Amino acid sequence: PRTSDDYDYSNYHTIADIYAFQDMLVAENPNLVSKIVIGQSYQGRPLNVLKFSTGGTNKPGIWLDTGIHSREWVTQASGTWFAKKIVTDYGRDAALTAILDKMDIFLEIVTNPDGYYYTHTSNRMWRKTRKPNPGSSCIGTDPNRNWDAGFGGPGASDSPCSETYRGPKANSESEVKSIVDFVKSHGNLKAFVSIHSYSQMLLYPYGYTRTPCKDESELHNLARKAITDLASLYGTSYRYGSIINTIYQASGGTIDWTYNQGIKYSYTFELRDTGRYGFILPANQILPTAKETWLALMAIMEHTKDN
Ligand SMILES: O=C(NO)N[C@@H](Cc1ccccc1)C(=O)O
Ligand SMILES: [Zn+2]
Repeated sequence: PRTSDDYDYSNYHTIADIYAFQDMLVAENPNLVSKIVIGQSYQGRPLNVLKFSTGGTNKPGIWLDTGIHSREWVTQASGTWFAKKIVTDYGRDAALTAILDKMDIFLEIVTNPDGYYYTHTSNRMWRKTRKPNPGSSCIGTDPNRNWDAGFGGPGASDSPCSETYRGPKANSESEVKSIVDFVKSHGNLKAFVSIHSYSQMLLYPYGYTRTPCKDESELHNLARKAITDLASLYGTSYRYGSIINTIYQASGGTIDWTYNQGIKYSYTFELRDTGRYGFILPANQILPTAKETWLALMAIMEHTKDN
């Protein structure tokens, strides 16, 4: 595609296509979009983050990531659509314009590039990173168990051959450590949303403990509002609640760490579907999924802006 207008948002794309899209979007919107490389993957691929900003210095920020689990293809596809939606709506939609006038948005679309490349070339069902594990023939660490939040506790595996292998130590994966370093250096993130598929859930901390997080009631009420907005488009129904109560116990998870860093509005989405297609969601559901999810994200971003 010559421009981001004729990029095919209703299909799944290679990592090369998505990286080219990112550069196109920056080139077309130099006053709103920039690309930050926060690090590189194990195999040396750049970890690209799109920054959407109307200027200023160190404004409060909102972080969105998709594709940390590489096989969850509807999330990277939705992230690509979110990027285009932001540049399209700024200056046209009052709510989005108000958000960007006050806050910056950071969007990492291909959060696990080595894994994503591997799902295209070798194994469509690959989830983890692609870093080898010394002493094992099994490759990769689960990037949603590698964070320093209840690390190594129940809800992760210490076997390199497990899909939920936590890694040799917290932040052992560069794909995780790069975000940790970005969060710490930015220091002013107010919301952190990590997007997965599938199950149709909106989850908040904690996954590693049954102890309710201190903001549980606010996060629960905001989740209810977000999934109500989501359902208003096509009637898609979501469950919501804390990770441990709603899905299962999981240690070393992304948003447990970001919440403990003080980022109150920390959420994980599990997008469509509920298991009929699972990770292999037909491409004709990309746009409906992206559009309904955007309504929930807008609810979270608006609440963040106003609180
Ligand atoms: O893989 C998926 N979803 O895609 N399931 C998530 C569930 C989850 C969500 C948030 C925190 C911890 C755990 C997982 O990593 O097991
Ligand atoms: Zn996942």
